[in-house]
Amino acid sequence: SQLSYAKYGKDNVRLYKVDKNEKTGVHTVIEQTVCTLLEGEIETAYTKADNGPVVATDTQKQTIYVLAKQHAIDPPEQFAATLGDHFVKTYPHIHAAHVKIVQHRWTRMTIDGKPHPHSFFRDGEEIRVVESVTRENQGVEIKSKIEKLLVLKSTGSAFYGFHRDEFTRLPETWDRILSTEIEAGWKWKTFQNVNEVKDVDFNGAWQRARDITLKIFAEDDSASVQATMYKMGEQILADVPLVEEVDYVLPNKHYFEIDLSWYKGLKNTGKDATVFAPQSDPNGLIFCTVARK
Ligand SMILES: O=c1[nH]c(=O)c2nn[nH]c2[nH]1
Repeated sequence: SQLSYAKYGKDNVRLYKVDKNEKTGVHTVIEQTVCTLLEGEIETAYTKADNGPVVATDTQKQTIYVLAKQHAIDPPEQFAATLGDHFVKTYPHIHAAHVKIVQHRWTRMTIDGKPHPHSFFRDGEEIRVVESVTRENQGVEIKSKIEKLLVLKSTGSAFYGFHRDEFTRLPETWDRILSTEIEAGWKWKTFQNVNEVKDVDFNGAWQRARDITLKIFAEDDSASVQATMYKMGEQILADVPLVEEVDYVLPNKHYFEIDLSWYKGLKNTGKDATVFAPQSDPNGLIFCTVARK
Protein backbone atom coordinates (compact mmCIF):
# COMPACT_ATOMS: atom_id res chain seq x y z
CA SER A 1 0.00 0.00 0.00
CA GLN A 2 0.99 3.66 -0.39
CA LEU A 3 -0.07 7.06 0.85
CA SER A 4 -2.20 8.34 -2.04
CA TYR A 5 -3.18 11.71 -0.56
CA ALA A 6 -2.74 13.66 2.66
CA LYS A 7 -3.45 17.04 4.18
CA TYR A 8 -3.72 18.03 7.85
CA GLY A 9 -4.23 21.05 10.06
CA LYS A 10 -6.35 22.67 12.76
CA ASP A 11 -10.12 22.96 12.44
CA ASN A 12 -12.59 25.09 14.42
CA VAL A 13 -10.11 27.85 15.31
CA ARG A 14 -12.44 30.51 16.70
CA LEU A 15 -11.37 34.09 16.20
CA TYR A 16 -12.82 37.46 17.18
CA LYS A 17 -11.32 40.79 16.18
CA VAL A 18 -12.46 44.29 17.10
CA ASP A 19 -11.62 47.55 15.33
CA LYS A 20 -11.99 50.56 17.64
CA ASN A 21 -12.31 53.90 15.91
CA GLU A 22 -10.71 56.28 18.45
CA LYS A 23 -12.27 59.38 16.85
CA THR A 24 -15.88 58.18 16.62
CA GLY A 25 -15.82 55.61 19.44
CA VAL A 26 -17.50 53.19 17.03
CA HIS A 27 -16.39 49.58 17.39
CA THR A 28 -16.64 47.05 14.57
CA VAL A 29 -16.48 43.36 15.41
CA ILE A 30 -15.90 40.25 13.30
CA GLU A 31 -16.12 36.64 14.44
CA GLN A 32 -14.79 33.78 12.34
CA THR A 33 -14.11 30.06 12.64
CA VAL A 34 -11.02 29.06 10.65
CA CYS A 35 -9.67 25.75 9.34
CA THR A 36 -6.24 25.41 7.74
CA LEU A 37 -5.04 22.19 6.05
CA LEU A 38 -1.54 21.80 4.59
CA GLU A 39 -0.29 19.60 1.73
CA GLY A 40 3.33 18.93 0.77
CA GLU A 41 6.29 16.67 1.43
CA ILE A 42 4.73 15.22 4.57
CA GLU A 43 4.38 11.55 3.63
CA THR A 44 7.10 10.28 6.01
CA ALA A 45 5.02 11.56 8.92
CA TYR A 46 2.43 8.99 7.90
CA THR A 47 4.61 6.18 6.52
CA LYS A 48 7.76 6.39 8.72
CA ALA A 49 6.51 7.97 11.96
CA ASP A 50 8.87 10.84 11.08
CA ASN A 51 7.47 14.04 12.65
CA GLY A 52 10.25 16.20 11.19
CA PRO A 53 8.12 17.61 8.34
CA VAL A 54 5.11 18.25 10.56
CA VAL A 55 4.21 21.91 11.07
CA ALA A 56 2.13 21.09 14.11
CA THR A 57 -1.58 21.85 13.98
CA ASP A 58 -1.00 23.92 17.11
CA THR A 59 1.57 25.95 15.18
CA GLN A 60 -1.05 26.51 12.49
CA LYS A 61 -3.48 27.73 15.17
CA GLN A 62 -0.90 30.12 16.65
CA THR A 63 -0.16 31.38 13.13
CA ILE A 64 -3.84 32.13 12.50
CA TYR A 65 -3.97 34.33 15.62
CA VAL A 66 -0.71 36.16 14.85
CA LEU A 67 -1.68 36.87 11.23
CA ALA A 68 -5.16 37.96 12.35
CA LYS A 69 -3.44 40.52 14.57
CA GLN A 70 -1.01 41.67 11.85
CA HIS A 71 -3.35 41.64 8.81
CA ALA A 72 -6.92 42.47 7.84
CA ILE A 73 -9.34 39.60 8.41
CA ASP A 74 -12.10 41.43 6.52
CA PRO A 75 -12.97 40.49 3.81
CA PRO A 76 -12.57 36.85 4.80
CA GLU A 77 -11.48 36.02 1.23
CA GLN A 78 -8.45 38.27 1.72
CA PHE A 79 -7.60 36.73 5.11
CA ALA A 80 -7.86 33.23 3.58
CA ALA A 81 -5.43 34.26 0.83
CA THR A 82 -3.10 35.83 3.40
CA LEU A 83 -3.02 32.61 5.44
CA GLY A 84 -2.53 30.39 2.38
CA ASP A 85 0.27 32.58 1.08
CA HIS A 86 2.00 32.52 4.48
CA PHE A 87 2.05 28.73 4.80
CA VAL A 88 3.21 28.08 1.24
CA LYS A 89 5.91 30.76 1.37
CA THR A 90 7.18 30.05 4.91
CA TYR A 91 7.72 26.28 4.63
CA PRO A 92 9.67 25.04 1.55
CA HIS A 93 8.20 21.55 1.94
CA ILE A 94 4.59 22.79 2.08
CA HIS A 95 3.21 23.21 -1.44
CA ALA A 96 -0.49 23.89 -0.88
CA ALA A 97 -2.70 25.32 1.82
CA HIS A 98 -6.45 24.91 2.12
CA VAL A 99 -8.22 27.56 4.19
CA LYS A 100 -11.90 27.57 5.17
CA ILE A 101 -13.33 30.55 7.01
CA VAL A 102 -16.85 30.70 8.40
CA GLN A 103 -17.92 34.24 9.29
CA HIS A 104 -20.74 34.59 11.81
CA ARG A 105 -23.31 37.40 12.00
CA TRP A 106 -22.87 40.17 14.58
CA THR A 107 -25.36 42.78 13.38
CA ARG A 108 -25.13 46.21 14.98
CA MET A 109 -28.02 46.97 17.32
CA THR A 110 -30.27 49.91 16.57
CA ILE A 111 -31.17 51.56 19.89
CA ASP A 112 -33.73 54.41 19.95
CA GLY A 113 -33.46 54.54 16.18
CA LYS A 114 -29.68 54.93 16.18
CA PRO A 115 -26.88 52.40 15.39
CA HIS A 116 -25.22 51.52 18.70
CA PRO A 117 -21.44 52.06 18.74
CA HIS A 118 -20.48 48.76 20.39
CA SER A 119 -23.50 46.45 20.72
CA PHE A 120 -24.48 43.66 18.32
CA PHE A 121 -26.87 40.71 18.03
CA ARG A 122 -26.79 37.36 16.21
CA ASP A 123 -29.55 37.82 13.64
CA GLY A 124 -29.95 34.27 12.44
CA GLU A 125 -27.74 31.27 11.89
CA GLU A 126 -26.84 32.46 8.38
CA ILE A 127 -23.09 32.24 7.76
CA ARG A 128 -20.70 33.60 5.16
CA VAL A 129 -18.16 30.97 4.09
CA VAL A 130 -14.88 31.18 2.17
CA GLU A 131 -13.00 28.15 0.86
CA SER A 132 -9.59 28.76 -0.68
CA VAL A 133 -6.67 26.72 -1.97
CA THR A 134 -3.27 28.36 -2.40
CA ARG A 135 -0.91 26.25 -4.52
CA GLU A 136 2.80 27.10 -4.80
CA ASN A 137 3.43 29.03 -8.05
CA GLN A 138 -0.15 28.41 -9.17
CA GLY A 139 -2.03 31.25 -7.48
CA VAL A 140 -5.07 31.04 -5.24
CA GLU A 141 -8.53 29.65 -5.96
CA ILE A 142 -11.35 31.11 -3.92
CA LYS A 143 -15.00 30.14 -3.54
CA SER A 144 -17.35 32.40 -1.56
CA LYS A 145 -20.60 31.11 -0.07
CA ILE A 146 -23.78 31.98 1.76
CA GLU A 147 -25.14 29.13 3.93
CA LYS A 148 -28.02 28.57 6.33
CA LEU A 149 -30.09 31.50 5.07
CA LEU A 150 -33.61 30.20 5.74
CA VAL A 151 -36.34 31.72 3.57
CA LEU A 152 -40.06 31.17 2.98
CA LYS A 153 -42.70 32.60 0.69
CA SER A 154 -46.40 32.00 1.35
CA THR A 155 -47.37 32.12 -2.35
CA GLY A 156 -45.73 32.88 -5.70
CA SER A 157 -44.65 29.29 -6.17
CA ALA A 158 -46.19 26.56 -8.32
CA PHE A 159 -45.26 23.06 -9.39
CA TYR A 160 -47.20 21.50 -12.23
CA GLY A 161 -46.63 19.87 -15.61
CA PHE A 162 -44.09 17.43 -14.15
CA HIS A 163 -43.70 13.87 -15.44
CA ARG A 164 -46.49 11.56 -14.31
CA ASP A 165 -46.55 7.75 -14.28
CA GLU A 166 -47.88 4.88 -12.14
CA PHE A 167 -45.56 5.95 -9.26
CA THR A 168 -46.76 9.54 -9.22
CA ARG A 169 -49.14 10.63 -6.46
CA LEU A 170 -48.11 14.29 -6.02
CA PRO A 171 -50.98 16.53 -7.11
CA GLU A 172 -50.15 19.52 -9.31
CA THR A 173 -50.30 22.88 -7.56
CA TRP A 174 -50.55 26.42 -8.93
CA ASP A 175 -50.11 28.06 -5.50
CA ARG A 176 -47.85 26.62 -2.77
CA ILE A 177 -45.61 27.65 0.10
CA LEU A 178 -41.92 27.58 -0.85
CA SER A 179 -39.25 27.37 1.81
CA THR A 180 -35.57 26.56 1.51
CA GLU A 181 -32.26 27.12 3.26
CA ILE A 182 -30.03 28.97 0.84
CA GLU A 183 -26.63 27.50 0.09
CA ALA A 184 -25.15 29.63 -2.65
CA GLY A 185 -21.54 29.58 -3.89
CA TRP A 186 -19.61 31.67 -6.39
CA LYS A 187 -16.21 30.58 -7.69
CA TRP A 188 -13.77 33.38 -8.54
CA LYS A 189 -11.28 33.41 -11.38
CA THR A 190 -7.91 32.12 -10.17
CA PHE A 191 -5.90 34.98 -8.62
CA GLN A 192 -2.17 34.95 -9.34
CA ASN A 193 -1.14 36.14 -5.86
CA VAL A 194 -2.34 37.62 -2.61
CA ASN A 195 -1.78 41.17 -3.88
CA GLU A 196 -4.23 40.65 -6.74
CA VAL A 197 -6.76 39.48 -4.13
CA LYS A 198 -6.39 42.73 -2.19
CA ASP A 199 -7.99 44.72 -5.04
CA VAL A 200 -11.23 42.71 -5.22
CA ASP A 201 -14.49 43.95 -3.68
CA PHE A 202 -15.47 40.64 -2.05
CA ASN A 203 -17.83 42.34 0.40
CA GLY A 204 -19.68 44.05 -2.43
CA ALA A 205 -19.97 40.75 -4.28
CA TRP A 206 -21.32 39.01 -1.18
CA GLN A 207 -23.95 41.77 -0.75
CA ARG A 208 -24.92 41.55 -4.45
CA ALA A 209 -25.18 37.76 -4.35
CA ARG A 210 -27.33 37.93 -1.21
CA ASP A 211 -29.56 40.72 -2.56
CA ILE A 212 -30.02 38.94 -5.92
CA THR A 213 -30.88 35.66 -4.20
CA LEU A 214 -33.50 37.25 -1.93
CA LYS A 215 -35.00 39.45 -4.68
CA ILE A 216 -35.41 36.62 -7.17
CA PHE A 217 -36.71 34.28 -4.45
CA ALA A 218 -39.32 36.88 -3.49
CA GLU A 219 -40.31 38.16 -6.93
CA ASP A 220 -40.02 35.14 -9.24
CA ASP A 221 -43.35 33.51 -10.06
CA SER A 222 -41.60 30.24 -9.41
CA ALA A 223 -42.34 27.30 -11.69
CA SER A 224 -40.01 25.13 -9.59
CA VAL A 225 -36.96 25.36 -7.35
CA GLN A 226 -34.89 24.45 -10.40
CA ALA A 227 -36.20 27.34 -12.54
CA THR A 228 -35.82 29.94 -9.79
CA MET A 229 -32.30 28.98 -8.70
CA TYR A 230 -31.11 29.08 -12.34
CA LYS A 231 -32.29 32.71 -12.60
CA MET A 232 -30.35 33.53 -9.41
CA GLY A 233 -27.15 32.06 -10.83
CA GLU A 234 -27.59 33.86 -14.17
CA GLN A 235 -28.02 37.23 -12.45
CA ILE A 236 -24.97 36.84 -10.20
CA LEU A 237 -22.81 35.97 -13.23
CA ALA A 238 -24.17 39.05 -15.01
CA ASP A 239 -23.43 41.29 -12.00
CA VAL A 240 -19.99 40.02 -10.90
CA PRO A 241 -17.56 39.76 -13.85
CA LEU A 242 -14.70 38.13 -11.88
CA VAL A 243 -16.92 35.18 -10.91
CA GLU A 244 -16.56 32.16 -13.19
CA GLU A 245 -19.49 30.02 -12.01
CA VAL A 246 -22.28 30.05 -9.46
CA ASP A 247 -23.84 27.07 -7.73
CA TYR A 248 -26.84 26.56 -5.48
CA VAL A 249 -27.85 23.64 -3.27
CA LEU A 250 -31.44 24.14 -2.13
CA PRO A 251 -33.47 21.78 0.05
CA ASN A 252 -37.20 21.97 -0.62
CA LYS A 253 -38.64 22.27 2.90
CA HIS A 254 -42.22 21.10 2.41
CA TYR A 255 -45.36 22.47 4.11
CA PHE A 256 -48.23 19.97 3.77
CA GLU A 257 -51.90 20.82 3.69
CA ILE A 258 -53.98 19.35 6.54
CA ASP A 259 -57.44 18.11 5.58
CA LEU A 260 -59.74 19.10 8.45
CA SER A 261 -62.99 18.14 6.78
CA TRP A 262 -63.41 15.32 9.33
CA TYR A 263 -64.18 18.06 11.83
CA LYS A 264 -67.68 19.29 10.95
CA GLY A 265 -66.66 19.67 7.30
CA LEU A 266 -64.03 22.33 8.14
CA LYS A 267 -62.51 23.56 4.85
CA ASN A 268 -58.68 23.72 4.96
CA THR A 269 -57.48 22.44 1.58
CA GLY A 270 -56.71 24.10 -1.76
CA LYS A 271 -57.65 27.78 -1.75
CA ASP A 272 -59.11 27.40 1.78
CA ALA A 273 -55.84 26.10 3.24
CA THR A 274 -54.45 28.32 6.01
CA VAL A 275 -53.18 25.79 8.56
CA PHE A 276 -50.26 23.63 7.29
CA ALA A 277 -47.91 20.99 8.70
CA PRO A 278 -44.21 22.03 8.24
CA GLN A 279 -42.21 18.89 7.36
CA SER A 280 -38.78 18.27 8.91
CA ASP A 281 -38.18 15.41 6.46
CA PRO A 282 -38.03 14.11 3.85
CA ASN A 283 -37.06 17.16 1.80
CA GLY A 284 -36.37 17.78 -1.83
CA LEU A 285 -32.72 18.59 -2.59
CA ILE A 286 -31.94 20.48 -5.77
CA PHE A 287 -28.43 21.22 -7.14
CA CYS A 288 -27.54 23.69 -9.88
CA THR A 289 -24.33 25.14 -11.33
CA VAL A 290 -24.51 28.08 -13.74
CA ALA A 291 -21.37 28.81 -15.80
CA ARG A 292 -20.40 31.31 -18.46
CA LYS A 293 -20.84 30.10 -22.05
O1 LIG B 1 -39.72 22.69 -7.14
C1 LIG B 1 -39.83 21.46 -7.11
N1 LIG B 1 -38.98 20.70 -7.84
C2 LIG B 1 -39.04 19.34 -7.87
O2 LIG B 1 -38.23 18.69 -8.56
C3 LIG B 1 -40.05 18.72 -7.08
N2 LIG B 1 -40.42 17.42 -6.87
N3 LIG B 1 -41.45 17.43 -6.01
N4 LIG B 1 -41.77 18.71 -5.68
C4 LIG B 1 -40.91 19.53 -6.33
N5 LIG B 1 -40.79 20.89 -6.34
